[in-house]
Amino acid sequence: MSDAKIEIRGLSKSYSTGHGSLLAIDTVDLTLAEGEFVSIVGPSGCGKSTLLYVVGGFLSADGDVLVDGTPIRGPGTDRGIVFQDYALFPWLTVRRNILFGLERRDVPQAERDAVADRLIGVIGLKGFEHRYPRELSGGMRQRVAIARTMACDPAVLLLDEPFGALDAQTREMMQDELLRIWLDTRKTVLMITHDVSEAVYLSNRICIMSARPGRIVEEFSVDLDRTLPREELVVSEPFNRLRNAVWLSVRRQAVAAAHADPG
Ligand SMILES: Nc1ncnc2c1ncn2[C@@H]1O[C@H](COP(=O)(O)OP(=O)(O)OP(=O)(O)O)[C@@H](O)[C@H]1O
Repeated sequence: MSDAKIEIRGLSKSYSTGHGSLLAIDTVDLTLAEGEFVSIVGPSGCGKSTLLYVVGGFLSADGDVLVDGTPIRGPGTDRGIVFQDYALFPWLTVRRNILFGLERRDVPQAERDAVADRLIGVIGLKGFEHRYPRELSGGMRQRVAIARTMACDPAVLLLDEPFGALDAQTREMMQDELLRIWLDTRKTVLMITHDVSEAVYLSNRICIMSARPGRIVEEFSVDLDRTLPREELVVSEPFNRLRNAVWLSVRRQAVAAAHADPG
């Protein structure tokens, strides 16, 4: 039996636009093993978000996406997604935002309270649980968005540039938090990022997407010593060697994108 958690087979997606059909991704094949953390890096507009939304079940496409060997048919509680722009419910408090998914399921109140208390602690927002999103900073909102996804305990996390809008310090704290959660739970993660260091720091594997139409053109395995503290790891020779190799690969695609026909 295969230990593939997610299998993406021959996935292509076209959008119809005012100028005809636009091929966003072209026959993408990608398999994520159970517990793997895979990042996708590529030039702007190459189809990364499109790929993630198809895997999330929010967009239909040609080809197959299988989770545990079964084709997906729309969004599901097995896949939790974190969007770039938080997408919190403005009329709900931090606590109610985090519990949103559980309230719609038949989860006993005591269990829900325990989940909320634990996650509010994990994201460092004790004392803020009854605040509304508008009363929080961007970093705090994104922590709530991640906690809301984690509350439902999905087997697969789909992350669309989850830290893209954060300041550098909060971003590092959130990366460390995500790494800790992943090391604890070994969820299968598919993350999109523009930040090469972030991809190297967090992933097992990095896939480079070509300029649109997006295809996976290169892959890098990441085999770094996760026991090292961040400050040692990020200045280590293996980290920097890999970061440079990934950066060069992305740059090649970005240059190709800059010269591509915009249609
Ligand atoms: N709903 C849509 N209708 C038409 N075209 C779309 C739609 N959504 C995306 N596109 C186009 O599809 C291509 C891929 O978009 P997508 O957002 O997936 O790229 P991306 O790699 O995530 O970009 P970025 O890194 O800038 O966020 C782009 O050319 C975009 O303009």
